[in-house]
Amino acid sequence: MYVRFLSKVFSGMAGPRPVVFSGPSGAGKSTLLKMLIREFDGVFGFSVSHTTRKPRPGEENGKDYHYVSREDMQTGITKGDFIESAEFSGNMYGTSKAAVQAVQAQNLICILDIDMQGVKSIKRTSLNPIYISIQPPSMDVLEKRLRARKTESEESLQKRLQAALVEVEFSREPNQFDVIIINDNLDEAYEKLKAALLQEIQKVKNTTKA
Ligand SMILES: Nc1nc2c(ncn2[C@@H]2O[C@H](COP(=O)(O)OP(=O)(O)O)[C@@H](O)[C@H]2O)c(=O)[nH]1
Ligand SMILES: Nc1ncnc2c1ncn2[C@@H]1O[C@H](COP(=O)(O)OP(=O)(O)O)[C@@H](O)[C@H]1O
Repeated sequence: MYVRFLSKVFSGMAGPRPVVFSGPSGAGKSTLLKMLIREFDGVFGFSVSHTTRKPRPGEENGKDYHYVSREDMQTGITKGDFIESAEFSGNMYGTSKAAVQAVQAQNLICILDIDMQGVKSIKRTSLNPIYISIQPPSMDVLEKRLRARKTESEESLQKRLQAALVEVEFSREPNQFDVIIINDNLDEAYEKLKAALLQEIQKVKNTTKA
């Protein structure tokens, strides 16, 4: 009885392991994580980052990102509101403590979509996530997808392609990621992603049932 109580307290405190998605801009992280959140409603929750970049058409403040000024972001960082933050392609991005806590308070699997600097920072914390790298089948395909997305200026696109080279290199370093998924065919990539997360998904489902 006491053991059961303790294990409940412990599991309540620890909660399910978060999942980090990383990889080049345009690799398909948002597409895949949105599919997961849609299919497994009540299992996953998205850590809404802060960013100084402008919202794209269709993006919602507070849902895709918290859109803030550089000044407000700096103030938050100085105050210690962020678990990690980074400069990417001329804009600031960061994961606030509140963003992760909001998801974990609901006992959901917290999904973080962060660049490689974020991955390195998170590795120095006690978050203990599963690290998943989403990679494009080639740089050519990546460029085509980014262009087809029509969200970037030529300058921003070039910056992202430059950063992508480094992101690809990073994913090839041994032991940086638990799982590497090449997003060639979307449905196949999604199946691989689900298979990699099946155990964690089951844990959350079991806890919810209890
Ligand atoms: N370190 C860090 N990177 C982030 C965060 N939020 C988003 N990013 C990364 O910033 C990069 C640019 O994101 P975004 O402007 O949404 O462009 P997209 O990836 O091309 O859709 C991506 O690599 C994201 O993973 C964050 O809170 N921290
Ligand atoms: N497997 C795929 N095949 C073709 N297009 C894809 C595939 N995966 C994603 N896309 C498209 O590529 C673009 C980049 O994907 P996105 O999810 O925005 O990437 P990221 O979040 O990693 O920057 C989007 O327009 C998306 O619809």
